[in-house]
Amino acid sequence: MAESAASDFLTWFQSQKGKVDTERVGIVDFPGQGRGAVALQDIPEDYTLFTIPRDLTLSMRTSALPNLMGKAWKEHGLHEGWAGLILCMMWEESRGAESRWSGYLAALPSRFDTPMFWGEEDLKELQGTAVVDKIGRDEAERDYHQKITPALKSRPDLFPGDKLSEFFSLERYHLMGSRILSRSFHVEPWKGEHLDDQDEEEDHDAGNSSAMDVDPEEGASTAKAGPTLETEEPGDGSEELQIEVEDDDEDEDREDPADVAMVPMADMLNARFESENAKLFYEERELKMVSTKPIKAGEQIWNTYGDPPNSDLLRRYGHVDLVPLRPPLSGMGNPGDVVEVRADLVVSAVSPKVKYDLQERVDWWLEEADDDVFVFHTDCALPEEFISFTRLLLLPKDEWEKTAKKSKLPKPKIDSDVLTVAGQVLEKRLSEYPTTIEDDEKLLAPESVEHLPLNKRNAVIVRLGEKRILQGALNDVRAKSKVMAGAAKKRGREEEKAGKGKKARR
Ligand SMILES: C[S@@+](CC[C@H](N)C(=O)[O-])C[C@H]1O[C@@H](n2cnc3c(N)ncnc32)[C@H](O)[C@@H]1O
Repeated sequence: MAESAASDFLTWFQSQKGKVDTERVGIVDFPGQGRGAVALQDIPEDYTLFTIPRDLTLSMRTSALPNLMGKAWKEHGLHEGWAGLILCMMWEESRGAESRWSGYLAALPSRFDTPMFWGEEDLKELQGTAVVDKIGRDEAERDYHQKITPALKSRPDLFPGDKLSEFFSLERYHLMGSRILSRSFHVEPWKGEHLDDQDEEEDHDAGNSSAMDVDPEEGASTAKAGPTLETEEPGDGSEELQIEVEDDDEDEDREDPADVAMVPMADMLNARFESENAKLFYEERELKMVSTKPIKAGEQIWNTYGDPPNSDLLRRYGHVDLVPLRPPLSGMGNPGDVVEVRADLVVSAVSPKVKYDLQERVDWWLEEADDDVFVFHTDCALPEEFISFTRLLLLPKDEWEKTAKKSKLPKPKIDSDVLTVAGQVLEKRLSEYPTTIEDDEKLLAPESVEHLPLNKRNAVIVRLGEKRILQGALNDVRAKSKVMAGAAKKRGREEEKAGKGKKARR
């Protein structure tokens, strides 16, 4: 962003009673990261960098639109999901300078590098990763046609015909959705008690923002950074056996869409794996960005987005993290990476080895454990649930019957049969990517990476991160199999020897 645009934004922010310590905090461009906040002087820990009045956050609670629409808001289903907040943002933007948030909306990005906006060719590069099925473009379009279009038609006084194509198009809908996905915070209403003397203290502090230190332990709560509502994540269907999970808890877990808020200024902070040095805290009347560590002059002020894997970073934010990996992995990548392995791959690997029907065990597992996908991490260990599920499928009939009666999942104990299945599953999973680890490493080598277009580079980083975990797990499985086979041989030899010895003595 040009310097003047950053200063226009800051001028707007301060005009709306946002407070920022401009002596210590600057907004600048970081190459490859867009804007971000920088420490202009050394900043101590627990220092308030800026403060946002609650009513300056933009949400379904603060925009006037839901009230203006009255009962129709719910009738159009705008109280559920993100459609309502997106409509608020489109409507606020359509009001131009009349909207309190015009200076904020004008400063938001208008293009994204997220796969939501990629063409077919780029999306192919993500084959095998967890990204493609989770983009949620179709679900968003369904909401647009089912909720937004009828709402627009029902109130031409609020959404005049001559503004529809400029401010309320499907394209603007996707853009606002992406702004929410990459910049919103979870901000609950204040539940603490209101104290009179706290009121006084706040009034006193209000004139001297740079002196406002905050103790996060006292009465303040953290606001969760980053995207708050997931796009619908479709369940996976197996090829042979149908594995469908009924997500009973989904409704209970789903957050109140009114808690999803755009928070001007707080969303100017970038994030990098385990680099957080500032955090947003909320109080009764305002949100505060507070340093959580001392920050040296010239350093970037980082928030956290929760250190998600690169697949999620790319999908939600349009970038990936590259920091040194930890053993057993090496090189650069995202230590928060994960790879998903569908349970149906385990079923397919076990199926030819056994004579019994696996479906009842699968159904029982889904009832008891509710996992149709196993998540492997960068420690490359077999997840306990994966081991337990594999053992369940391999149990002899009588043991399976006992297990089912006791309603107890098999203990996650590794044996050679589990390792054999795990090896086959990991090989199969690796083959779902169209390229090998070596192919990807060549593409990312210093001499070739600069010729890669950004989307392709990011896709290669995501899929390589996943493959490294699978390969690491496969190496571990093979090493363990070898040790177990060696130990079994040794045991066999010893038993044989002992047997012969006994015979000789006889
Ligand atoms: C909450 S906003 C942060 C402010 C943003 N950079 C801007 O210019 O408005 C999140 C966006 O910042 C960018 N971003 C944040 N952290 C980044 C990083 N470590 N590397 C590259 N881009 C990053 C991504 O484009 C992401 O969607």
